[in-house]
Amino acid sequence: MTLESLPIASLPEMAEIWQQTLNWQPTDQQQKQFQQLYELIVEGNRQLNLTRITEPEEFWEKHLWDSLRGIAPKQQFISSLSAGISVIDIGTGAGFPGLPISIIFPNSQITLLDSTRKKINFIDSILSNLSLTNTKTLVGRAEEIGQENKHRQRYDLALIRAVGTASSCAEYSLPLVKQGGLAVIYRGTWTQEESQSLKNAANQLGGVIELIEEFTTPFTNSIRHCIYLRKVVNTPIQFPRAVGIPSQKPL
Ligand SMILES: C[S@@+](CC[C@H](N)C(=O)[O-])C[C@H]1O[C@@H](n2cnc3c(N)ncnc32)[C@H](O)[C@@H]1O
Repeated sequence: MTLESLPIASLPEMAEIWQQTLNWQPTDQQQKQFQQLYELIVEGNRQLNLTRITEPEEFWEKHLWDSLRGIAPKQQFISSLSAGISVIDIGTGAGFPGLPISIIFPNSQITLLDSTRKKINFIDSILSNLSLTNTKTLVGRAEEIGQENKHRQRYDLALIRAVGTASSCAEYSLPLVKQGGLAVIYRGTWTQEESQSLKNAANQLGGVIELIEEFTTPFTNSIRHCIYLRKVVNTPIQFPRAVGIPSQKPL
């Protein structure tokens, strides 16, 4: 059996972990889509250097589980995602956390944004292979997209994983979120100092830290954090700043 034909998503122990950790189980159709997504990513990785996570268990834990775990503590968001809201995944790379969310929430409108055209071209092929009609892609820099009328303050939920410091992630994400909406920053480790600088950054961007959640991953017991920023007032027009400034001079 080749690696990519391993039915990782449908093993019985995976179903148990979904149930225990997220109180939820994928349908057969969603499991099939997870499996297909895995195969397509392993295949795509042969030509494009998309992700270093290609071993089946690692893929399941770090891409599938981790992507969905980020939205789990927000019950009200799960309900609204099920009913249908607008979501943007900023710096989606090979499609995480956005793609697993597209699969689980067909009623929500998902936008996958990345500055690298080759990654977005690859995601476009995944979307057509998986028939994910609720999802579209966008090539661009978050600093520029956040200043476009079409996108600024238009999303109920913004997700951002592994795109920079917490303060730059706040500057990329909060301008895109509607008042009352939420930005979720996915992180590995987290420190008190980061909380302080993120609090200052969020405050300038019209957001507040609503929750910082620490959890461990189910296979490797790695520590993860998700930071939930609520957008409370409109973001001042000077944010996001010009391309490169949020990362070079974090708020
Ligand atoms: C380390 S990868 C993370 C990919 C994915 N979110 C994940 O966690 O697997 C960072 C991605 O963010 C994109 N990126 C970095 N800065 C960006 C920006 N300012 N605007 C849009 N995309 C950006 C890069 O092209 C890259 O694909």
